[in-house]
Amino acid sequence: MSQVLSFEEALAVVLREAQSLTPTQRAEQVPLAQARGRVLAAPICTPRDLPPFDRSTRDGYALRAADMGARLRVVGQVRAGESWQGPSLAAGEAIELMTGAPLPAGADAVVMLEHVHAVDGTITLTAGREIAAGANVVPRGSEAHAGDTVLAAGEVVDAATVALAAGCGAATVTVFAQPTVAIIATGDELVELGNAQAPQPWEIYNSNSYSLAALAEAEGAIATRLPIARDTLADLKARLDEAALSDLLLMSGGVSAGKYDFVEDALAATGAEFFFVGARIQPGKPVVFGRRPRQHGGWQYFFGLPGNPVSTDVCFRLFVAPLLRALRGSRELTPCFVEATTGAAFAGKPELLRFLPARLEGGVNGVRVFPVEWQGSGDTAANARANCYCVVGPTGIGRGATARVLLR
Ligand SMILES: Nc1nc2c(c(=O)[nH]1)N[C@H]1C(S)=C(S)[C@@H](COP(=O)(O)OP(=O)(O)OC[C@H]3O[C@@H](n4cnc5c(N)ncnc54)[C@H](O)[C@@H]3O)O[C@H]1N2
Ligand code: MOO
Repeated sequence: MSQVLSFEEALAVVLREAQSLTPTQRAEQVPLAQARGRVLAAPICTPRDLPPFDRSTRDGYALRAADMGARLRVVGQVRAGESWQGPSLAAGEAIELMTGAPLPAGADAVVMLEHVHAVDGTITLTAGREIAAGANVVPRGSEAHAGDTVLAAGEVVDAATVALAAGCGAATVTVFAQPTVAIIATGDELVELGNAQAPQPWEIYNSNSYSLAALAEAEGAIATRLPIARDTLADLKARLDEAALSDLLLMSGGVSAGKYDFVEDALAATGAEFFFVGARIQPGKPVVFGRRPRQHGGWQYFFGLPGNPVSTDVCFRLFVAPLLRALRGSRELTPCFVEATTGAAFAGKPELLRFLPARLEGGVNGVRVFPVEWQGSGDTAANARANCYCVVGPTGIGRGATARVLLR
């Protein structure tokens, strides 16, 4: 099957392939401090209860809530990092304690120091205040019990998961190896950055290799930018050979209908199977997805991304990112869309689902999405002014309507 699909059909094909993948079965141990952005290959269990003791959440006094109507005698103090060594708290007693300190035996609540009158080693509750058993205390094991799995395999490590892993004492974690991505930009008009010679007026800097590497790295991959392939079958084949060992191959340019668009031919010559050769989207209509056999068995997935830089960007986010997430072992594959109210109208195009560069603006009282003026899918300046893509059907969207937005 190789055809032009709707967006939904094309995404379903990518997700089908992604879900059929076993992530790079390679796993490795890394120090927790280097794990951000990696995907857990093994679950993390907590070896002890969280919290490991009944923890005070306030600076104040530990007491028995039932006693609080009376004046209480302060019989000691506990700081965070200490544990009360005296006898169990008796009726009419209180113990001064700090945030993070363990609740002394016999106490069942903590009152904030701002909520008492402290006089001559005694405290009374401020008029109008009440205190219930359990107040300002997080009971031992209420967040997790010893032996519980607190983070499952497939979880992407972010700052919050780093905090949890560290809280469980995990100095190292087991993560999937990062997928490798080879990037080949094609086109006779392209020049590489950093050349001593200024480009001719009709030449274009190769920006797609750089944006694709940035996108792939943001998805946790190791990206390699191969040299530009010129618009000949021979050059393309040479580059394809260089890319053979990577987990994923990304090509940009050379996939539309032009006389020198040889990417599909070059891929076909390496035994490629095409899942689709276009999607009814704009930008990005000529996008290609398939796989080709590896020399020693198995397949290498590839995308042929349209050369226009905004098309490259959109197609990466819609189709490449889900596959890359599967390769890196993540369980959350699908692109994230949110809903927002349009601040202005967006124009549609017959038979196409558009992903138009847009700005999401707003705050706690709601967000609105505005179109970014652009000169079409080659307009990197407009794309850089955008912070999302607004999804626009063939008939367009009026102002004040609800639209779907692809976050980036
Ligand atoms: N007759 C038709 N013409 C075009 C069609 C079509 O269906 N029929 N589709 C158009 C659409 S949509 C797109 S998108 C482009 C895609 O074309 P290609 O993927 O073949 O890309 P190129 O022709 O090689 O380049 C298009 C454009 O992008 C610039 N480019 C290419 N590579 C890079 C790069 N690495 N960095 C920066 N800019 C790049 C290139 O110079 C061109 O301006 O085809 C339409 N045409
Ligand atoms: O992907 Mo093309 O216009 O849709 O640039």
